[in-house]
Amino acid sequence: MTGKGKLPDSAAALRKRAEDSARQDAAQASEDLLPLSPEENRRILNELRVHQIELEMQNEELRHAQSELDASRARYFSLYDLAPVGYCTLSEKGRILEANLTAATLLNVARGTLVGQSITRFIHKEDQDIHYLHGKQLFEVHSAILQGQVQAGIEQTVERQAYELRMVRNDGTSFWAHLAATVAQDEAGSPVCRVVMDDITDRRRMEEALQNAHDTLEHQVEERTAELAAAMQAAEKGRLNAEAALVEIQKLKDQLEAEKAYLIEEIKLENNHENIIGQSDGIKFVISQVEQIAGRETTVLVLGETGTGKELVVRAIHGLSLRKNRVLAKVNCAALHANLIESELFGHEKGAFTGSHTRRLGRFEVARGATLFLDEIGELPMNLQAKLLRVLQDGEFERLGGSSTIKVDVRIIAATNRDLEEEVRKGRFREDLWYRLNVFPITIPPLRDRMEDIPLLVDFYVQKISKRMGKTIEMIPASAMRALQHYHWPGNIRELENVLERAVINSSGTKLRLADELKNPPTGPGIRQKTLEAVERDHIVQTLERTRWKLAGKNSAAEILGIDPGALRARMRELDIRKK
Ligand SMILES: Nc1ncnc2c1ncn2[C@@H]1O[C@H](COP(=O)(O)OP(=O)(O)OP(=O)(O)O)[C@@H](O)[C@H]1O
Repeated sequence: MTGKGKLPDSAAALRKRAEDSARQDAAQASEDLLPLSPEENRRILNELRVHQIELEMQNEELRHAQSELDASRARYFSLYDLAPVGYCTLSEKGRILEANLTAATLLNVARGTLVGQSITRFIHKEDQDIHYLHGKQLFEVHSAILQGQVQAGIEQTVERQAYELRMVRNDGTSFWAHLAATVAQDEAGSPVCRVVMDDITDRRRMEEALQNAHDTLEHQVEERTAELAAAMQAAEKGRLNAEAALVEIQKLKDQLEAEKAYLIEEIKLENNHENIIGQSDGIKFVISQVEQIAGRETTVLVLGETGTGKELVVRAIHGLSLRKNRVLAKVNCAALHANLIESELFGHEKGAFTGSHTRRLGRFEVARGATLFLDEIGELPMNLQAKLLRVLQDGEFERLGGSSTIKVDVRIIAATNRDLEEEVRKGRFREDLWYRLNVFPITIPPLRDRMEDIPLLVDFYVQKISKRMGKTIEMIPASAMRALQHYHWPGNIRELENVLERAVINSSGTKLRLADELKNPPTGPGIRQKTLEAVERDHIVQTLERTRWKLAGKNSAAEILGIDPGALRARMRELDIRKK
């Protein structure tokens, strides 16, 4: 024994025993046997030593294996005991043969008292069937397989059943457990059931909470779906209502369109030159002039007393012109204060004068490419006459307060009840402008010079007015017609219209009854003849006094005289009529 280190005590004892035995054997041999040669002795001794060493080594390995086995068993038992799940072994009858510490802890019972008890004691009453059925099936299948395997020469098999049930602890409280059971055979060959037991209460709670949440959600979804369906139904109803409303709107729109077309037609009729009623030579000549000039681009000057139909003629010219689809812009030069006319005609820049907060286009710009009607042109202040002349000559002007020159293409039609030639002579109207405007004059004769037109005009207006008032006038007495034809009509057709309006109001039946006593100014030998201007002046003053100097509006002097309030003011200025 050299170089092998120190042997353990038991090995040393063995060797001693072997040496003693060898010595005895040698002593015996020396007595019994023939003496061996020294060489033979040495060989045998060596062999003995080798055997002895081999035995000692085998011995050592066995001891080592034994201690490893002990350690491994200890490890296994601690793993078995402290495993995170409970283990127990049951007999076929359900008796607990063995259990780890975790199982005992789960069931809240000392491990020692657990062994020998029936597992059913720890299973909730309502769930015992579950356990029984699984266990039964497990053993039956196991035995069936075992038989088959025995026949087939197979030695081992594993049948597994997994199920969940409520278990009851020693203290009566319960918990949800997941059981995984297998059947095996014990050392004696009897079938035993090995059960792995896990507390799944938390998982079950979560599942239950999840299920509840799911149920609540489903309930909510059902409720919302019902609400949505109701809302959709309401929306559908709303849509149908909206569609019905749309149809109604479309119907109204169509009706409005039709009414609009009708009104346009009416307006057209009202302003159509065909509505220039009259068969006198004077009016026929005016109509022929209108037709002759309308299609040209020439400037037109319409002359005539107040109320003779100058505006009617202007509209007829525009309506027959190439510009008929564009606007007919109008400026009444008498209706505005002299300061305002300039801005009205030419527009102004922002800040051009106090109060001009924004830029404003004048009528010349509005009428670009169209027609501009300058009514009462005789009232245009001198300084503006020059500016107007420039537009007529060059088509150019500047906005008030502006420096850039604006070019426009505008057709001018002017009208006045003044004798412009006379105004030029008196120095109140620029001669050059007069020439520019007087390219194509149309003079409308006063009504008193075309009395033959009166019956036609009376018929036309009585029908028109009575229709508007919802009355029916079928008869115009000859006396009334005579009176109308013998009146001198200073307010011309506008005055005639007013007289007829009052007559229609005054008529209760179908017969026209004049409301006014139509009085002509006295004429004849011995009576000093007044000038027309003096007659007009008297008439205006009388009317003003009758209306208490009410110039505009209902029952005003302008209304009675049948002229524009602006024209009345202008005429008052000319005739120097002032309230005393
Ligand atoms: N020939 C006519 N046929 C039918 N109605 C006419 C005729 N002439 C004029 N009228 C009517 O008389 C009224 C006055 O006409 P209009 O305004 O055209 O006259 P005016 O000469 O421009 O008047 P003013 O000089 O006061 O501005 C209008 O209602 C117009 O329709």
